[in-house]
Amino acid sequence: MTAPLLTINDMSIIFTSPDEPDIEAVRQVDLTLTPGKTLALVGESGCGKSVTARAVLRLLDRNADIRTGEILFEGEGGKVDIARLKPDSDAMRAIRGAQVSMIFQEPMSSLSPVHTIGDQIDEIIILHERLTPRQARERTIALLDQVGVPGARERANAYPFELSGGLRQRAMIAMALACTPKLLIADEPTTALDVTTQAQILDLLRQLQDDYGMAMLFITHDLGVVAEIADEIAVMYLGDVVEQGDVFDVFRAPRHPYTQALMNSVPRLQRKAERERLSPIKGNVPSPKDRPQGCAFTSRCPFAFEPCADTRPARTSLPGDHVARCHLLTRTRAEAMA
Ligand SMILES: Nc1ncnc2c1ncn2[C@@H]1O[C@H](COP(=O)(O)OP(=O)(O)OP(=O)(O)O)[C@@H](O)[C@H]1O
Repeated sequence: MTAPLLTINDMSIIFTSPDEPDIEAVRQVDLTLTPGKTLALVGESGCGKSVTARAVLRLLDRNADIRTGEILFEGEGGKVDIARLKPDSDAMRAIRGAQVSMIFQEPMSSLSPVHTIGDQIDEIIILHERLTPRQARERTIALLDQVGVPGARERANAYPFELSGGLRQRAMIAMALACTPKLLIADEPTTALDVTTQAQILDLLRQLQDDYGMAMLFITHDLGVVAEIADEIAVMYLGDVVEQGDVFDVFRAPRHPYTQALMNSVPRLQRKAERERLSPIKGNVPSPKDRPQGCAFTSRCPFAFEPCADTRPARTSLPGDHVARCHLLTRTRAEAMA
C-alpha cells in the first residue's frame, strides 16, 4: 500500500468575531491523501469544503483558527505539521505553490489580467527553480502544450482575456503544475464550464495525475464529476465528514442518510424509472451558528430518533475503508424506541 502524502487528523476550524459567538466551520475532520489518488470532498454549499482545503495551504481568513488537530505532510524536507506552521513562514511558502498548489472555479482568481500567461508561468518557475528566463519560457511552452493549449509558443504571449474560458482553465492548470506539485487541490474547477469542456478538463486532470503521480483533493458538489474522477469520497455536512470511503463502496451502499439523500437527488439519465423517483433533500442546511449538539444532519434526517439531536454519532467503521457517523449504524430505531 502506498504511504499517505497528507494526513489530516481531528482538525477543527473555528471562525471568531468580536460580537458573535464562535463558528465551528470544520469539526474533527480526518482525511488521508495518497500519491496518484483523488479524494473528492463533496457536500452542499457552506458545509466546509473550501475551508478544509484552504487550511492545507494555510490560506484561511484572518479570523480563522485551526483549533485542534494536525495536517501532516510528507514534504521534500521530511514530515511537517502544516497546522503548526505560520501562514507567512518560509517553510509554508516552500510548500504553497511548489509542493501543494490549487486551482479554482474562476481562473481569474489566480491569473493576473495585466500580464501574459507566459510571463506569469515563467515567474513561478523562476521563483521556485532558479532557471534562466529563457529556460523558464521553454518549460512554460512545454507545460502549455501538455495541458492542451494549441499553438503554445504563440499563446504564451496572450493575456488571459484573449483566451476562451476552457483555455484560461488550462493555463491556470499549467501554472499550478509549474513546480510539479505533490498535491493538487482543485476547488470546483469545472463548475463554470460547459459539459464538453468540463469532460475535457477532467480527462486532462486524470492524464496529468498519471504523468506526475500527484495526489488530488477535488472539491465538488457534483456526484457525476465524483464518479468520473475520484478514487475516494468524503461527504461533508455542516463541517462534519459524515461518510467517507472508496467511491465504489460509498456509491454502491451509502450508509449515511445524508449521502443517501444526495444520491437520490441526482438524475441518472439512463434510468427513467429512477428519475421519476428523484427526491430533493427537504429543508436547508442550518447555519453553523444553529448546529444541533448531536448529529449535524438531525434537522433534515427522515430517520432521526432519540439520540440524534443530543449525542454526536461516533465514527463507525464499515467493511473496507468505509466509515460513517450515524446512530443507525450502532442502534436500530426500534431498539432505541424500546
Ligand atoms: N471569514 C469567515 N468568517 C466566518 N465564517 C466563515 C468565514 N469563511 C467561511 N465561513 C463559514 O464557514 C463555513 C464553511 O464555508 P466553506 O466556504 O468552506 O463552504 P463550502 O462547502 O466550500 O461552500 P461552497 O460550495 O459554497 O464554496 C460556512 O458556513 C461559511 O459561512
